[in-house]
Amino acid sequence: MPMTKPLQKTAVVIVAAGRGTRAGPGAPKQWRQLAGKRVIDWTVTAFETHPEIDEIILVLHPDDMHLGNGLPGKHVSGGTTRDSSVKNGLEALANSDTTHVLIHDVARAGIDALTISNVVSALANGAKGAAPALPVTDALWQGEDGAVTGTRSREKLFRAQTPQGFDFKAILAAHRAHSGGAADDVEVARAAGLDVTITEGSESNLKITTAEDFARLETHLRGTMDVRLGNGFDVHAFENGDHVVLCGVRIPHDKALKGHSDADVGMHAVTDAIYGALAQGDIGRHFPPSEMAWKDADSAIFLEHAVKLADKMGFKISNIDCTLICEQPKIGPHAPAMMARMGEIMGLEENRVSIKATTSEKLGFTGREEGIAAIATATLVSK
Ligand SMILES: Nc1ccn([C@@H]2O[C@H](COP(=O)(O)OP(=O)(O)OP(=O)(O)O)[C@@H](O)[C@H]2O)c(=O)n1
Ligand SMILES: C[C@](O)(CO)[C@H](O)COP(=O)(O)O
Repeated sequence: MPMTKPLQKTAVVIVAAGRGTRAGPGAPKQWRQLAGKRVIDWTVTAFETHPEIDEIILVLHPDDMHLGNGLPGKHVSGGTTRDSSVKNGLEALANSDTTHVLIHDVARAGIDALTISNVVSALANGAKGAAPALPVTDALWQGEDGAVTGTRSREKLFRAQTPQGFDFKAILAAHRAHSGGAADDVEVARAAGLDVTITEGSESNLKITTAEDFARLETHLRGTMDVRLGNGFDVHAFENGDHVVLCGVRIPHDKALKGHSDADVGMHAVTDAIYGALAQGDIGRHFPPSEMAWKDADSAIFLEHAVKLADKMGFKISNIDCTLICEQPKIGPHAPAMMARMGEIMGLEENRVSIKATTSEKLGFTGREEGIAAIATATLVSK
C-alpha cells in the first residue's frame, strides 16, 4: 500500500518579552530602530515571508502588548525568564495541529531564509530537534583580573543560534517537565532525551545583546538592502526587409530594423537598464559597434553578458519592465513569447518580466513608422 507522507505544519514562536538590559538605556532592544525599521519588524518579516512557516506566535512582555498592534500572528504574554516565555508560546499552540515548532529570539534580527530552511529540512528528514550553530574558530582562554590564566580546546565547540526547531509534542512535553533555568531550548530538549542535529548557522544571525551589536547588524542589513534601478532607451530605424526581432522573438513584418547587430531594440533597452543599474555604461561600451564580431549578432549575447556582470557584482535581477513604442507591428499577440524568451535569458520567472507596447498616436518618427523605440527599467537587488 503506498505510504503517504504526514503533513508537516510548522509554527514559529518568537520570544520578544525580554527587557534588553545589556543593550543599555532606552526602549527594550526589540522596539528600537535598526536600518530603517524596528528590530522586531525585521525578525517577524523573515518568518512571515518564509514559505515553510505556517503560523507565528509572538511572545511579548505584558507591558508591550499594545506595541504589537499591526504585527502578524497570535500575541501571547511572556514570563520573567526566557524559558518561561518560550513555554507560554508553546502552550498557545497546545491544541493546534502543529507538528513542528521553531523557537527564535527576536533579538536575532539578521535571520535569513536559508538558516530557517536548514532547520525545517532537518526536521522534515526526521530529526526530533535541529538548531543552527557555527563552529568556534577563535582560540579560547580563561582569564582573571585582566590576565590569561589558561587555555581551552575549541575542538567540537559551537556557537549556538536560533531558530531551534523541534517536534512540537516532544518539545512541549520537555518544557513542561523542565525545572527552568536553561540557556536555550536545545538544553531543555536534551534534558528530555531528545537528540538535536546541528544545522549550518550564519554570521549575520547574531544576537543583539549590547549597544554595539546594533551597529554590526545595521551594516549587514543595510548591505543586504542594496537596491539599484537602471533605465535604458534605444531606437532603431526601419529599412527594407521582411521581419523584425523584438525581445528575442522574430516577427514577420514588411520592414526590418537597421542595426549593427540584429537590432533588437527592446532587448537593447533592457540590457542598458541592467548596465545602468550597475553603473557600467551601456552596450556600446561592452560591445563596440566598430567591432565586426558583433555584426548581425544575436542580442541575447549582450543581455546574457549584462546578467552575468550583475551576478559577478553581487546582484540579482528582481524585475524588468520594457515598453516598445511603435505603430506596427502589433506587439500584444507576441508579448507572451517575448516575456518567456526574456525570462529564459535572464533566469527570471515570467511574473518578473513585463513587456508592453504603446503607439505614439502617429506623432514623431515612431508615428510616421520610420523606426521603433524602446524604454526599459530594471531593478537589481544585492544577493
Ligand atoms: N523574560 C524573557 C527574557 C528574554 N526573552 C527573549 O529571549 C531572547 C534572548 O534573550 P536576551 O538576548 O537575553 O534578551 P533580553 O532578556 O531582552 O536581554 P538582557 O538579558 O540584556 O536583559 C530575546 O529575544 C528576549 O526578548 C523573553 O522573551 N522573555
Ligand atoms: C538561545 C540563545 O540565543 C542561543 O545562543 C541564547 O542562549 C539566548 O540569549 P541569552 O543571552 O543566553 O539569554
